[in-house]
Amino acid sequence: MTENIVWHDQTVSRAEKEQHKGHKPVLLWYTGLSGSGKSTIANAVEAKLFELGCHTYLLDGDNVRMGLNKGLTFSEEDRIENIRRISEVAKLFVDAGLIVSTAFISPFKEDRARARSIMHQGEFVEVFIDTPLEVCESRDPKGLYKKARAGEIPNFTGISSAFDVPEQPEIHVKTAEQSIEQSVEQIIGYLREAGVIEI
Ligand SMILES: Nc1ncnc2c1ncn2[C@@H]1O[C@H](COP(=O)(O)OS(=O)(=O)O)[C@@H](OP(=O)(O)O)[C@H]1O
Ligand SMILES: Nc1ncnc2c1ncn2[C@@H]1O[C@H](COP(=O)(O)OP(=O)(O)O)[C@@H](O)[C@H]1O
Repeated sequence: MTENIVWHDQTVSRAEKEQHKGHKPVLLWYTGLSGSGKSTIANAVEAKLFELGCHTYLLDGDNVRMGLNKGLTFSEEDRIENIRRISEVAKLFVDAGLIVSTAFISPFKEDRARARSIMHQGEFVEVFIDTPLEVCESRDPKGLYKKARAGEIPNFTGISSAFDVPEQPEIHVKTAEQSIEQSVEQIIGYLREAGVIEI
């Protein structure tokens, strides 16, 4: 019931927070298959931003599922709830003035669109970590594809559960064709061109 709840405007404005931080707040929304490189690239980009003096926060897949979203499964319904909560938390961190990164498969386009819709214009940057399934499977950093192929993990993304390919991501990273360093440069380059960072 939300009928007796009233939104409060805050005393410290977004513009003041932005000025204080020295960069614009933004959400880098990484999406891609398991093993595509979301976590690796998001961590490397965050490290670079940190080195440049930016204020950052990273919400990463497995860690969030061990805490905030503990108990959620990989059913369609639970993945939707997983992404809904993550979007709302990310929005709070962006409101605090940070450069926020989220590294989740986020396989359904409707959920990514909803996350975009709750952010201010220009603050949602979809980063598609585009790695062919065969490459993810050959990397198999956690041995999960092997288990999924053996029928031990139901609803595994790319094998027995859908992944909606992003149609117009702001940043399209092809990890089978470029190194981690090149991907970091691509993303930092985007943030400079978009005026998020000026350093
Ligand atoms: N069934 C199934 N399908 C896909 N992935 C699975 C599954 N079961 C466990 N895992 C592990 O959980 C990580 C994905 O969690 P996410 O929260 O990012 O998924 S989702 O956005 O809710 O779809 C994913 O981590 P990443 O490899 O970092 O993507 C897997 O390690
Ligand atoms: N060009 C590349 N870009 C990103 N990751 C790569 C690349 N080449 C190899 N890898 C490896 O692929 C794996 C990706 O795993 P991870 O970052 O956990 O993916 P995800 O978070 O999408 O599940 C890591 O072991 C990483 O070192």
